[in-house]
Amino acid sequence: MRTNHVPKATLQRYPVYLKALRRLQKNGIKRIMSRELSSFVDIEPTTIRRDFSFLGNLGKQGYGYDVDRLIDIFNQQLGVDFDEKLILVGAGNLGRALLNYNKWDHVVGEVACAFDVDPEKQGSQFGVNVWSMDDLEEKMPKGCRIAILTISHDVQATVDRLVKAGITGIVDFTHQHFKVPRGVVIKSIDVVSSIQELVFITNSMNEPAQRQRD
Ligand SMILES: NC(=O)c1ccc[n+]([C@@H]2O[C@H](COP(=O)([O-])OP(=O)(O)OC[C@H]3O[C@@H](n4cnc5c(N)ncnc54)[C@H](O)[C@@H]3O)[C@@H](O)[C@H]2O)c1
Repeated sequence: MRTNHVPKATLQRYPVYLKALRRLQKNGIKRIMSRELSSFVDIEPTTIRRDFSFLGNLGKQGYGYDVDRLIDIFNQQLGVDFDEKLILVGAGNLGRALLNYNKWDHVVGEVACAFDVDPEKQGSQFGVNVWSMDDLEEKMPKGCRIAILTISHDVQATVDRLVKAGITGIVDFTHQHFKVPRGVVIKSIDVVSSIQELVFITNSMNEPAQRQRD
């Protein structure tokens, strides 16, 4: 596919189709008509057919689209790896909430297993194995690159160990400052700073009205 010939709006819809197709595949659906897919993605069947036509001659009249084949093509064209095996470190309140959610498998992979220092947290949590930190290097899935960090203690030492074990991307929930070597990327998620940001934006939006009242 030469993406420079595909309309931008079509390119933006491809991940939407892919997500729906992955779900259908998980439910054992082998083929689908554009009008059936339409009800999953809320996009007109004619638009779907036109969008898919950029990928080649994929559908057959009266048969529809082969779900596995479409997914393969989307995977190739979009360069997305849906089999990314993530790990989660720290199966406390926040960590368990994320394990319970574990629905990233339709889009970015899944949490393959988790780790915690506390024996009480180890075992199966929402269908995901939580191992002792002692077993980190042994139990980490092969080729695992991304860790979700929801721990409360020894953050720097834990990060150092994760990096040594091959982690190159960290989704960090800890609020704590830590360092990583070049080539390792941190994506921090912090509800507190999001709220602060919202308060700031909301205040500045209301400022003229406030001034008028003063
Ligand atoms: N980003 C946010 O918006 C946000 C919101 C709430 C909490 N937090 C932070 O997330 C973290 C987890 O919060 P929580 O409420 O789930 O805490 P929690 O105490 O319930 O859970 C922490 C878990 O991590 C484990 N743990 C601690 N240190 C560890 C280590 N070095 N290695 C492995 N396991 C370890 C503990 O045994 C525990 O099970 C904290 O750092 C908290 O400050 C962030």
